[in-house]
Amino acid sequence: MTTDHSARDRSEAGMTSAPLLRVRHVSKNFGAVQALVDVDLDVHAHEVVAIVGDNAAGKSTLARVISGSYQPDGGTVEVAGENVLPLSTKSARSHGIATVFQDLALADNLDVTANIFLGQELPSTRRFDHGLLDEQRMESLARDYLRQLNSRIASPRTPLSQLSAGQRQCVAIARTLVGEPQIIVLDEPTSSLSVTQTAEVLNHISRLRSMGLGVVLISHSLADVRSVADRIEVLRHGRNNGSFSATETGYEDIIAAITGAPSAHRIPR
Ligand SMILES: Nc1ncnc2c1ncn2[C@@H]1O[C@H](COP(=O)(O)OP(=O)(O)OP(=O)(O)O)[C@@H](O)[C@H]1O
Repeated sequence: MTTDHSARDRSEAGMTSAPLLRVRHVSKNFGAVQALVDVDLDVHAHEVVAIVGDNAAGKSTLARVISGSYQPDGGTVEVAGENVLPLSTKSARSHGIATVFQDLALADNLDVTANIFLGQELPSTRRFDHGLLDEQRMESLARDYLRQLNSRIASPRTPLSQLSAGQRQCVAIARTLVGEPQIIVLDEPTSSLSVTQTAEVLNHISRLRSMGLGVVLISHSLADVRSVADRIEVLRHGRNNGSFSATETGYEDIIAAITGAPSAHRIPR
């Protein structure tokens, strides 16, 4: 992972590249409910793409299709040009897609390192350590992940129970880094955080971008997405309803797309 141009820089310099994640014509029905209809999404390396929309617009369903929890009824999902469907949550990881869902799935009785490696522990490679874990290596990697994310967590051995909600979000994000992913999907990472905690988590998201990852950010907060995202994709009634530059678009245009009013600043597909 290298520090390179952010998508904001690339866009300003007129540079383009093939998307890391390419979703095309994805549909998903739940009985008579059309949760996603013909949805497209591109995410590049070094890019944060926010998915916004009203309640029931299809944001979480799209996140779940990308993360392998839902099978789409139609369409394609490609990572680095390779078709990855059908996806399971396990195969998504092996294709470099890692997701942080809203429940975080952390264990309060464990410390930060144990949470980061929960279910993906590193076994010891020492000769007579059969069945033991490589605690030193896991702690050292956990420390690295926290540093890369610019975390303010004092130690990788801090018990989870001592962390704020924002720091817990950081642990959940750090956990996605274990498999060296290419794409991170974050479902409402700031939804229940204070202003200070939100700023910390937005900083972690910026760090993911500077590490070269592609980030899909599902959010209800236009302030958050405008401060951290490169592009904003609006879903409305399960369909694409506008693609906006986060730096050049005002609230009114994005709200118009969310609510269905016409707008002058959409990026043509
Ligand atoms: N497992 C499911 N079974 C049946 N219907 C579902 C299921 N998941 C989502 N839906 C429906 O699909 C539509 C899109 O839901 P989704 O949760 O993706 O929207 P959302 O944009 O994430 O909304 P919110 O912001 O309220 O979380 C809704 O009508 C929802 O009721």
